[in-house]
Amino acid sequence: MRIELAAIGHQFADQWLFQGLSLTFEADRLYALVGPSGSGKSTLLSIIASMISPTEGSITFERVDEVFWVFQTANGVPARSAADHVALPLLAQGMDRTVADPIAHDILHRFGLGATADRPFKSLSGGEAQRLMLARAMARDPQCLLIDEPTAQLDRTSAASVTTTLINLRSSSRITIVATHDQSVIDACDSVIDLTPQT
Ligand SMILES: Nc1ncnc2c1ncn2[C@@H]1O[C@H](COP(=O)(O)OP(=O)(O)OP(=O)(O)O)[C@@H](O)[C@H]1O
Repeated sequence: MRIELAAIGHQFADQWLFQGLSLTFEADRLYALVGPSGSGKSTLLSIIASMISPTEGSITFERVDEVFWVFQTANGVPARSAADHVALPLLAQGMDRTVADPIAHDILHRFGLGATADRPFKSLSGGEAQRLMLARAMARDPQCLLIDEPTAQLDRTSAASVTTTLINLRSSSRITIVATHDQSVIDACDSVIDLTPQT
């Protein structure tokens, strides 16, 4: 399982964000994508997610069928329970509710969210809500997980809990890429990709 970027470059209008980016992403590794605001972290995630095509260069997916994106803001359905949020991707795949619910509860426990299972999304703290988004991603068990600034909206304690959760996402069958400004998240990653423009 591997994603290869070959001489990727991207520009908006006549402004190049980055050029000549050649990178290999492999399973079982956490990658931090860093660089100042506006350096193109989200744009590069969008290219890897095939949401936009790079202006130049190519991207190759080797045994990667599903790329899943966890956004910076935790979006949920206010009145639906935490367990429902994790079960939904399973139900959408056609799984029976009696099978999906125990799996959802198991995932919540693994993410330290067991006590929140029956609580409505609107009652969760910012850190719990962000961890729930990561737990929901796990229900899909994607081969590539893109996470955009998961701790940006959080206080230090909540951010630390999300960072711990991120470490648990490492899997031999997954590539995980996190765009972040948070040094504790960067420290938890195996590799750092720096998009800081060269002068
Ligand atoms: N669709 C678009 N059209 C024009 N310019 C864009 C578009 N999307 C992004 N940009 C610009 O490209 C630059 C890089 O944006 P991007 O969101 O990738 O940066 P980032 O490193 O993720 O920033 P941040 O850390 O603030 O989230 C910014 O200057 C942004 O305004």
